[in-house]
Amino acid sequence: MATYAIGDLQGCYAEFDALLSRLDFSPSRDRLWLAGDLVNRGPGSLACLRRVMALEGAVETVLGNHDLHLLAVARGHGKLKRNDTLAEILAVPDCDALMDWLCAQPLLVADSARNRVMTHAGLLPQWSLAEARELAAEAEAVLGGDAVDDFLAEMYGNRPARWSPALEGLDRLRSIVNVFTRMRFIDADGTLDFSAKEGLDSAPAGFAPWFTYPRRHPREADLTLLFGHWAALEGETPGARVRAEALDTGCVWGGSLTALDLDSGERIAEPSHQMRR
Ligand SMILES: Nc1ncnc2c1ncn2[C@@H]1O[C@H](COP(=O)(O)OP(=O)(O)OP(=O)(O)OP(=O)(O)OC[C@H]2O[C@@H](n3cnc4c(N)ncnc43)[C@H](O)[C@@H]2O)[C@@H](O)[C@H]1O
Repeated sequence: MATYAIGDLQGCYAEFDALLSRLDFSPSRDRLWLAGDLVNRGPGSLACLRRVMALEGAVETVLGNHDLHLLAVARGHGKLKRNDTLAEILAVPDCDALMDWLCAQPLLVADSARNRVMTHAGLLPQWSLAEARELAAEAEAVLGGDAVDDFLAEMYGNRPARWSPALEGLDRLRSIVNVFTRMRFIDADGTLDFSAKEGLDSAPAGFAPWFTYPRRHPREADLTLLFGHWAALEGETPGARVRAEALDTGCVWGGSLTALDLDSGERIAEPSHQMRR
């Protein structure tokens, strides 16, 4: 049995299919962790969603910002943007069932025995793993419950940019979800920047990648943090002061789709079938 972690599919179905073939992936034998953003920007979002759903039992995925954007649009709380490739999903007769499945996906997946955790964007250095699990569960309960529309209607936004345990209501939920799905550069107090999304040289003054700050919880120093979201890192985590594995190698931008073998540490990459953008 092998367990692989793969970064953002973003509708790159042909590459996903080719990568699973190269891995000789068997759902009855192997396991898959997906770092979220199954959909958007690539040409095969619907196929990605259906394939992942069909692998249920062998796959664990977390929600990414593009998955949440799809949910919000599908439920009438957001609008498609110029480069979105989500229309095919919105048009299928079972769209509601697909969205119900998406709503039930977690923001955080952990393997306590092997001391590893996966979220789409990362883990705030100020949060202990126990706290992160509680906060993820708090937001997941809303996404999977009767108040999902109240949240999705107010989901978009960059404020509050800094998490505080004193936050309440929709601001609290937005802050939790923004950390789990949109974080890249933060300052020493854990304030998120939402303006820079390219390489490390795009860091605003006073901000650095979240994984370059030591964790406030020294007993969790051995924790491995798996994340996607940040294509410009090209799978690297320069200056990391935590054990971090960047999984998004920018397939949708013309890079590659990468599977990390969680036992051997080997990376297997399927080059993008699209031109580099
Ligand atoms: N609460 C909320 N508030 C607001 N919006 C919310 C939200 N929740 C969900 N959303 C949604 O989130 C989206 C915005 O997310 P953002 O994270 O703000 O922006 P993005 O450009 O869509 O980033 P993406 O997720 O595609 O990241 P990637 O690293 O691949 O790409 C980033 C950049 O890296 C570049 N890049 C890729 N590979 C590179 C490389 N090798 N070198 C340099 N740059 C590279 C690309 O060209 C690209 O410009 C919107 O759809 C929005 O609706």
